[in-house]
Amino acid sequence: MAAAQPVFSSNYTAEEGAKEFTSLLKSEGQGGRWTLIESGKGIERRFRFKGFKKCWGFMGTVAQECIVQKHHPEWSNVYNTTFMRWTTHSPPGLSAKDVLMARFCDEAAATFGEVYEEGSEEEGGLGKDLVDRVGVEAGDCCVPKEKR
Ligand SMILES: C[C@H](O)[C@H](O)[C@H]1CNC2=NC(N)=NC(=O)C2=N1
Repeated sequence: MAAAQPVFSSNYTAEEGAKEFTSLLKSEGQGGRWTLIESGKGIERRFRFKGFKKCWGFMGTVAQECIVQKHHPEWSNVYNTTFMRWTTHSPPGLSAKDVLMARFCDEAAATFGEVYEEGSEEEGGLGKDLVDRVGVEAGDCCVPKEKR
């Protein structure tokens, strides 16, 4: 079950969040395609394309913007599908960058010919499993590096 309430990063106010972020959510019935994760601290969705080439093209475009924004997704890829989660690790919660990147992804996906089926994202499938695992097993991102 998704959380009832979003949890915003301490550098992002609930008022800003309500305005810019609510329209991203599928649950709002305004054409948004993202789902709030259980903790309320992130949003996730699946993107599907005609084949690997389109999917990887999309991921490359997103990666370039990540470098610009200094903000990374938790994501996985299997063939024509990427499962993506936006959350801010530090300070934890949903931030303006998550909202900005989620919108960027929605728009970029359209230019790569996203194949979207209404109601097909109820279960995240393998992609979600993989993201859940890297989230837990990686964990060295966004942690200030110790000087050696
Ligand atoms: C120093 C650098 O800006 C930080 O480590 C950034 C990088 N990208 C990030 N990405 C995400 N998703 N969360 C963060 O807290 C974060 N922190």
